[in-house]
Amino acid sequence: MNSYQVSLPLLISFFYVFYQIVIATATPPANNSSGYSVLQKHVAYFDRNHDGIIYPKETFEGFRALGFGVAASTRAAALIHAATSQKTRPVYFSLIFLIYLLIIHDFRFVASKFEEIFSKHAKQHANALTNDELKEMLKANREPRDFQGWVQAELDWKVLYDIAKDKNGLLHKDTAYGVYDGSLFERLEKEHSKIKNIN
Ligand code: HEM
Ligand SMILES: [Ca+2]
Repeated sequence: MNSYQVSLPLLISFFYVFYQIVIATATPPANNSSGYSVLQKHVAYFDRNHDGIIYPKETFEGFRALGFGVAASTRAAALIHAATSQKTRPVYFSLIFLIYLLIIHDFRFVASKFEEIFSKHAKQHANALTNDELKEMLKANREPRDFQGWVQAELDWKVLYDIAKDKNGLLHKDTAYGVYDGSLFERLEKEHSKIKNIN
């Protein structure tokens, strides 16, 4: 055995541990009072151990805490990590399937676009969407040829509608806003029973 074979994995391990420490101790940029941007808060709910990295297991646990069943939580964790991980990995050699809160900072929540969703598409009720109006909104906002974007947005908004609609089937603007800053998740976790047994 030559020494090169022994030392390369060792070197990689050291490098990786060093890198994890850098990521874990990096301070999130101060965008608002608590230091996280709006979309970071959306994702931070799922960072159960507050180390700045979302592991698939944590997403699974977050969904379970919201009341989703084991099958739905597994599916959601697999899908979300497969779709989001690549966009949030800070450097090429980061582990796949992890989501890094630090990078989510670069994802913009555009308040005017959010307002527009309701001002344009909430026709029957002020500041609240029916299921049909939601579908219209998603159709109207499709970017040509961005198929992954379509699927992603439809999934996100459908799940949001399912967990956040009121008893008349309306998705209210202020409730929907809560998904972006994570406050909706915290409220639902407390209520817990609302979406129990979705599988
Ligand atoms: C019940 C759970 C969840 C719901 C209802 C939800 C809902 C949403 C909605 C409605 C959007 C805006 C989509 C759009 O208008 O294009 C969004 C964006 C986003 N979500 Fe979630 N989400 C959930 C869980 C998660 C989890 C677990 C993660 C990651 C760990 C995540 C990461 C993101 C990211 C990074 C964006 C921004 C995407 C972009 O701008 O490309 N979400 N989510
Ligand atoms: Ca974590």
